[in-house]
Amino acid sequence: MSLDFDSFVLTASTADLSEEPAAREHADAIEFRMDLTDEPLAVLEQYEGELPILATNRAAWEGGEWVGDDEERLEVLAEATQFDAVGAIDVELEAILDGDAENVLETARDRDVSVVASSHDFEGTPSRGEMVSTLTEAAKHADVSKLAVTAESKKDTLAVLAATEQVTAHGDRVATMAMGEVGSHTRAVAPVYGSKIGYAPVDAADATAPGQYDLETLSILASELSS
Ligand SMILES: O=C1C[C@@](O)(C(=O)O)C[C@@H](O)[C@@H]1O
Repeated sequence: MSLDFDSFVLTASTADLSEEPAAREHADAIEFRMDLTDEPLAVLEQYEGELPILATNRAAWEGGEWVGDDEERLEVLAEATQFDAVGAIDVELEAILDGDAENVLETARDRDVSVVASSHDFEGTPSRGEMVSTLTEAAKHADVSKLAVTAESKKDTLAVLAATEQVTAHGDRVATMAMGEVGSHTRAVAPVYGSKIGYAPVDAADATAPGQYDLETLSILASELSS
């Protein structure tokens, strides 16, 4: 199932693929957080859902929970691309720039699986110029460049939205959001400025990042604002 991100894709972000039927009503895809579950490849093999999957195997050094060797982490992510339901994978920009992701990127391209190159800032929000550079750099290596930052002020949220608009106007596909309470509204508003991916838990209690709306809420807000 392909995921091309030509228009906004709302993902139900989860470690539990059995949530797919509950997500179907509001989501366009599932973000499967492989790092948050045991035996993710076995789980993928048994997946019979309708929604395509964006597979993420987030490193501990990027805020995820994959414990163990990074080479193995990327290998497991590459193996996830063998399943038809996997339409996209998320690869950390840092791993790409370090040269560690060559195999997983090549495997994804061979199998026509889209790549999201992501980076996160859990401490704060860089300047608009720095965010534009990061997004532009990531776009050279992937179909979508994603940046999640932590907003501490409304000024920060405006900088994220401005960077989103600038890089989108330049012709790159981006996914952006400000984590944290102050940044919550950017999850609904960023798509207006071009952001192509939203992340939300089916149940608010299972959030995979700070400041996420639950899936139904983000679906309503994003579609009202973007229509
Ligand atoms: O990178 C992202 C974005 C995210 O961190 C968010 O802020 O919604 C949620 C993660 O599950 C996903 O992999």
